[in-house]
Amino acid sequence: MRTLISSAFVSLDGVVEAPGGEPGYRNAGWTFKDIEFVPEAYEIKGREQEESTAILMGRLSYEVFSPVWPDREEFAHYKTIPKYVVSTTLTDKDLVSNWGETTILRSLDEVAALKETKGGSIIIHGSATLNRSLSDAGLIDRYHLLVFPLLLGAGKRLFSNTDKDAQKLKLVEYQAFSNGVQKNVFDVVH
Ligand SMILES: NC(=O)C1=CN([C@@H]2O[C@H](COP(=O)(O)OP(=O)(O)OC[C@H]3O[C@@H](n4cnc5c(N)ncnc54)[C@H](OP(=O)(O)O)[C@@H]3O)[C@@H](O)[C@H]2O)C=CC1
Ligand SMILES: Nc1nc(O)c(N)c(N[C@@H]2O[C@H](COP(=O)(O)O)[C@@H](O)[C@H]2O)n1
Repeated sequence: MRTLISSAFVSLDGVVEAPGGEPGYRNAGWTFKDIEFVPEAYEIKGREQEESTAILMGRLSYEVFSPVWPDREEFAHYKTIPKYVVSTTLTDKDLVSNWGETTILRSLDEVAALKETKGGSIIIHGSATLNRSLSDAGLIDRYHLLVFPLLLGAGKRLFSNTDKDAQKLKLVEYQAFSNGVQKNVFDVVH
């Protein structure tokens, strides 16, 4: 089965919304505002890109990434691998034409079926709403979390507040950086 990796910048209180400065959120840009830039903290971003063989996104994250990432040199590998967008509303004509092969999935069952196909790891960035439902459905296998030393309060969260059994995680890689950011890589114990 293919491994599904959830990668996110996250505040200590679990918020993932608007890390890069999207307008309309009071703390937008929290990954770089008042946090010193430490290049080593982002090493995992390059590694996860090289190791991924497909990207999965929620529809709203697709609408954030697709106008920008196809032309960004730093995301060149992502341009070459298949992309999957989960949406009940998107149609093929809404997809951008310069980002390579993109498939719309209509449900979590279709994500589960994708995981059963041949291939390597699949990465999902942000996509808060989709992440929460994937996690609750037991479909995420690994987390790459860069945890920022911030309490952001309001905002979309990576994890749901569903009343459910505990999910155990195994810490497989970690590092703390001089700016207070912590890298935590967890395998989900299925
Ligand atoms: N911290 C980080 O590292 C990153 C954070 N982000 C942040 O994430 C946020 C985007 O996430 P969010 O707004 O939650 O949106 P998502 O990207 O999760 O997209 C939500 C949409 O995806 C579709 N979808 C989600 N779950 C399902 C499902 N189970 N079945 C069918 N369709 C589904 C729906 O589309 P439809 O309505 O078409 O049915 C839904 O409206 C932004 O605020 C962005 O800043 C983004 C990237 C990185
Ligand atoms: N989870 C995650 N991993 C990366 O490698 C990223 N570059 C991002 N970026 C976040 O997604 C939004 C748009 O990205 P760029 O600004 O184009 O990098 C934005 O919110 C970024 O913080 N996310």
